[in-house]
Amino acid sequence: MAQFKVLAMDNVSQKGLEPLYNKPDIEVVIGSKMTEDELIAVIGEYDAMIVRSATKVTPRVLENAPKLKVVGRAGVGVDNIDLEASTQHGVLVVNAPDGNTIAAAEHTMAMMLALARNIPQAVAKMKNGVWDKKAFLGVELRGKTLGVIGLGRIGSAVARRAQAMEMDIVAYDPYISEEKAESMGIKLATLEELLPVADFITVHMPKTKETYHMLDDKAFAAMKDGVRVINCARGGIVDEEALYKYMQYGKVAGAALDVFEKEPNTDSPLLEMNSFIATPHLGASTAEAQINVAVDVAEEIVEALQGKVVRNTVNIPSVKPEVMSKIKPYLKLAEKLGKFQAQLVEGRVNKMEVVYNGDLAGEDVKPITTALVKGFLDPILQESVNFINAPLLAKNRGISVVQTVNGRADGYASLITLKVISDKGEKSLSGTLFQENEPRIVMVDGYRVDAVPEGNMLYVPHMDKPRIIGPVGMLIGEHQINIAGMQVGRKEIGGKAVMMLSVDAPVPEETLKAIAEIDGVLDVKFVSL
Ligand SMILES: NC(=O)c1ccc[n+]([C@@H]2O[C@H](COP(=O)([O-])OP(=O)(O)OC[C@H]3O[C@@H](n4cnc5c(N)ncnc54)[C@H](O)[C@@H]3O)[C@@H](O)[C@H]2O)c1
Ligand SMILES: O=C(O)CC[C@@H](O)C(=O)O
Repeated sequence: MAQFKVLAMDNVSQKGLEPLYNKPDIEVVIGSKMTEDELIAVIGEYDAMIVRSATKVTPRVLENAPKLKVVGRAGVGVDNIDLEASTQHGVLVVNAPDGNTIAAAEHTMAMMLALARNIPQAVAKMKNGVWDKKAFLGVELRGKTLGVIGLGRIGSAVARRAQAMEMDIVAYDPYISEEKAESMGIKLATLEELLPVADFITVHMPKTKETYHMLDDKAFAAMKDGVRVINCARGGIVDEEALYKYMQYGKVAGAALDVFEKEPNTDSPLLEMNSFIATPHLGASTAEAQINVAVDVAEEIVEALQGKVVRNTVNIPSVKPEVMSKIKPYLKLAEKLGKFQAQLVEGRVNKMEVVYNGDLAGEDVKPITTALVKGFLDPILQESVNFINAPLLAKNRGISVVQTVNGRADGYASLITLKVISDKGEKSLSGTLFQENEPRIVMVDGYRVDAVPEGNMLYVPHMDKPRIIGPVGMLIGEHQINIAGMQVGRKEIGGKAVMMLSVDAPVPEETLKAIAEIDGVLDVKFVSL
């Protein structure tokens, strides 16, 4: 009998599973579509599972999976896997972020060409027996400007292909260095600069708080008349209602969506518009990409089952158990510190400096630094960043990571300080563990605080004077948002101070603006951890 059993779900490419079939101690079972209860009934037998996006790896599934050691996502997005519950159950989650880059880039090019030459509409007419030569006057790509929003793996692969078609590329990606863009022969711009000059706009970022509805009413209003828009990234980056409105006006000459805010989607009003084309989330659906992602994930599962260091671990780093037991509590703190800083910092970041003080000085702190970098890149790159590639991704973005170890910890058993340096200045954040495993932020920009880095938080630097704390609380209360905790730190009476609030729900944009207008408030940042 094989030592390990692997359940492969969601029609994952069987050809790609060869690395598993080649191992005598591994048995692979191909599963068919199951409800959560059906999966719960069988998952107890398995050591590993492979999924695409259909199977949901929920906390209930994980609770009923005592043998499960690793879940592999054949693809990038891990939104169908509960990462927190996986970590709690000690289950490693791995993905395959590179295997479908070319497929998604080529699909984007196919969408752009189909839009430019009305190919789907012409095919539909011919199939209805109509030879209509007049209705489909297209446009050429040569000499047109392509606006690429998100210049990561897929965005840059699209840019390279569009350059070959003699398009001019203008890109918006606040997390890519000028040098990196220049090396690709691409001019970086702000979103405000890109929108009015682009003839075609294509988006290639993850769906985050920042990118959700990035192409909204205001953005469409700023675009060039006759623009054509493509989304082969994630549904929701393009506001579908606003797109519909601007297509009706005729300002948007055509749009192509591979992804929708709600999927599956066959009843969008957009589908009734002649200049709208769509595919059902096919970006990664090529034979090659499906084999690539299955091979990558199958190899990672073999590595994980053999107890080796795994390439693309999404939730916990793959390190030796004896090291892990010492540093594990700090990994959560480090990720939170990184994530917090990512939402505070402004401008193009060029350096992350991590300083370790106290007991940690004697440990192998490299995985903790990686966790900080991963946390920092997470709000920007989401599924693409993992414990293995985080340092390389930072380097590729022109961010240098420096780690220093120092004996003294100024009253704390151990202290981690993350300084982030950007072209707009420096931000510093320190954290520690209370009771050995409770993360706390204890210093922000040199001000002492004591805040639990969790959930929804507000960071409000202000002048130390009356009538600030009350009005901030009132404005939040007016939106029926409960304040769970508040901390104020100052260095001297009447000088600069900082306020950290934990709130029970996200604070709306208009409340943040109203807080920023209170006399004496210097800035306000909403942080989601
Ligand atoms: N349609 C499909 O089937 C399919 C297939 C693969 C990937 N995808 C999706 O495509 C997208 C891009 O994937 P990738 O592999 O290139 O990811 P990536 O992580 O390599 O690149 C994402 C880029 O977006 C940038 N970015 C983040 N926030 C931004 C913001 N606010 N404004 C502008 N840029 C921002 C990042 O700096 C990064 O360069 C992801 O959403 C991924 O899930 C879709
Ligand atoms: O597996 C798929 O088809 C989804 C592909 C893509 O959206 C991903 O996240 O990798």
